[in-house]
Amino acid sequence: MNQFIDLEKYPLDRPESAEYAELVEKCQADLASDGMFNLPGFLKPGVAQAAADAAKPAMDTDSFRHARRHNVYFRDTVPGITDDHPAMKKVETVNHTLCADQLAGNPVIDVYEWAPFAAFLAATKGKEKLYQMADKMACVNVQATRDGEGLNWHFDRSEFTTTILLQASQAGGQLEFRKDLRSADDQNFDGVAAVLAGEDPETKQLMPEPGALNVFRGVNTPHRVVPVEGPTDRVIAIFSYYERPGVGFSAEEQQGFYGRSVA
Ligand SMILES: O=C(O)CCC(=O)C(=O)O
Ligand SMILES: [Fe+2]
Repeated sequence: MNQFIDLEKYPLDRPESAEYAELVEKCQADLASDGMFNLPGFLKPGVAQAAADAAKPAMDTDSFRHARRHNVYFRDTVPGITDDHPAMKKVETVNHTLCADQLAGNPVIDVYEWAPFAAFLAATKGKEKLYQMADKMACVNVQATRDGEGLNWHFDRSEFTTTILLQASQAGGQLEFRKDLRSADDQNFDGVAAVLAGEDPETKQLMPEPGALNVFRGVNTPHRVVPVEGPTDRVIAIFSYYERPGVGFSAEEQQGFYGRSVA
């Protein structure tokens, strides 16, 4: 794994070491204070671009172009709010997805399947263990976002999103977010409306670097990818693990997310 992950800087292969304990502690502290942690240079120099290049032919010909209008909740009705409330405003998302079964031989698959990576993520997220998905499509996705496209405002349905940027766009492509806008007992619909209107001064942006590992707690933090500008695609790998083994999407879910199914 040393050829892909910088194990000198991030000793995932030495879970008993003091350096590992320090790293996990730092990630946990960043998650608590910022709602995310970011490890620049997680992949060795050149690996992220090599992974983006390896994915490019299939991306150009076989990726699923997902274009849809949705609100931050991905739901048509939400209890406690009328359908015409400004928090229910629909926005447009466009991107292009390759699934794990289209990424054979890509380093992102090696990283996903390397058990110490899942163990490290579990430790940082305060989980006992995280399991790979039993889903040949969903476990790892590589998403390309092109000139004028973006993943629009949403709350994540899972607690954490784990990504590594493989290729940055020339402009745009920042992760924009408003930390802890809602909580379990306060939906803060007016706050959601303010973020959508671009009127929340606490909204921040992170420009991820290629090769950086990013773990983001997006369940109460609305976020989007700022529309990409220019001829270079933004390309990102997204890794999915679950707290129980054997999780997979149904054929209908695969069809909805990817336009085809192997379940
Ligand atoms: O592409 C990104 O940086 C964020 C991805 C994201 O928000 C998601 O997959 O839910
Ligand atoms: Fe998200």
